[in-house]
Order: sequence, then structure tokens, then C-alpha cells
Amino acid sequence: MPDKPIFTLRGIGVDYPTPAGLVTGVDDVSIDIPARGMTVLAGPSGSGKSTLLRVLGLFEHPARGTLTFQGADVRKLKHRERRALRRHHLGLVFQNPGDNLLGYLSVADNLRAAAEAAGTECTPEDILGRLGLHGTGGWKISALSGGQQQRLAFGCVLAARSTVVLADEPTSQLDEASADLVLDTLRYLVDQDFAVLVASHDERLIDLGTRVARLHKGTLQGIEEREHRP
Ligand SMILES: Nc1ncnc2c1ncn2[C@@H]1O[C@H](COP(=O)(O)OP(=O)(O)OP(=O)(O)O)[C@@H](O)[C@H]1O
Repeated sequence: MPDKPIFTLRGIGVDYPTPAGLVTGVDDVSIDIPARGMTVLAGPSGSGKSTLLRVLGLFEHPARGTLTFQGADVRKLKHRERRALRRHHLGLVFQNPGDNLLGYLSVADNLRAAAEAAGTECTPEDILGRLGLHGTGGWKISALSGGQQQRLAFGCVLAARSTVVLADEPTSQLDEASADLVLDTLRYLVDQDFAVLVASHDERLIDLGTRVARLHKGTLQGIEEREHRP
């Protein structure tokens, strides 16, 4: 029997107030996010990918619709419960590598800090070895390439033992070789049975998705299920 979805969205709508009036970020989006595999939110600039990720990351309160996480209606959670959900379950990776890491800490200390913030513990050398960053624990963040920094950001998700990985355009700031490192890391996270959700318009990343949800002007155009990952 397939796993229950980790997120269920029904009729989600987000509006942004602007001086020119309300701008719709997404409208009437209904989708189940599976507990395993990689779901890619694809679509052109302004289609609502980041808005939807912010809803799932609990940064954005939808004006309409319902969002459940593991069956619980997120709107009904108390502030403390929402924070706990985010700390223990949601691993976020933003597009700019520098926004994901603490530049004043070493590589290993970034992993330790991520684990501590989630109330858990980690063995940095183990995680670094799994991500092809063996031996970099004592390095400054600035000594890593952009792709290695993004890998480390995903390493922080491993350190925190999050349930879900939410990544917004994780390859968009990287050259092709660095982006390859990120694609390998995403494959690894999928193999480790994380629920991976990525917003991207990078075709190579979209090709990795076990499920591709296409957005256009804030609405969901369709969901493509794929049997096999390329
Ligand atoms: N803070 C905001 N204030 C006003 N409008 C916003 C805000 N954030 C997003 N929007 C609008 O909501 C719509 C969806 O934007 P969103 O950033 O979610 O799209 P996107 O697909 O992630 O685009 P990109 O690939 O450029 O990041 C766009 O019309 C955008 O202008």
C-alpha cells in the first residue's frame, strides 16, 4: 500500500498586498506530496513555485484552503507546535548557498549547529563522507565551492534529521559542475527515503523528479507521475 502523503494541500490560495492591490501568488492549488521520492514544482518565473514552498515551509499563511502535515491541519496548530514542526521535520535549502550556512562557523560546526537547533546530534565526519566532503570539517565555509556549500546545506538537513527537504531553486546560482554535485545529493536524499520537494526551472533537475507539478500564473496545470527516475 502506498504511504500516506506527507503534505496535503486543498484549494490553497495566497495573496500579496501591494500598493496596486492584491497580487495572487497561487490560487486553488490542490496536491498531495508523497512521503518519499522527489516532487518538483516546475514553472516559469512568477508561476508561484516559491510561494508554494513558503506555504509548505510554514512561512506563509494561505488566505484560502487547507494544508495538512502528516494528517494534522496546520492552521489548527498552536504557534509553539508550528515552530516544533518546522524545527524537527522541515529542512530548508534556499537558492543562494550563502543564505543556508553560517559563515563564521566551520563546516563541521555548521552541521553541529543544525543538529542542535533540531534537538538532535550528528557525527559531522560521517555526513561529510556521505556527501563527498570528507576531510573538510575544519574548513571555513568560504573555502568550499558553491556546489560544495549547497551540498553542505543538504548535509545540515541530514544532521537535523528532518523528514522533508524543501529546496528553492538549489542549482540556479551554480555553474554546471557545481549543479551536478547538487543533483547527486538530491538523488542520495531520495535514496535515503526523504520526502524531497524542489522548486526549479532547471530541466536537469526537473528530469530527476519522480513527480513533476507544473505551475503557470499561480495555478496548477498538471501533475506528471514517473515510474522510474532517469
Ligand atoms: N512578496 C511579494 N509581494 C508581492 N507579490 C509577490 C510577492 N512574492 C511573490 N509575488 C508575486 O506572486 C507571484 C508568484 O511569485 P513566486 O515568487 O511565487 O513565483 P516563482 O515561480 O517562484 O518565480 P521565480 O522563479 O521568479 O522565483 C508573482 O506574480 C509574484 O510577482
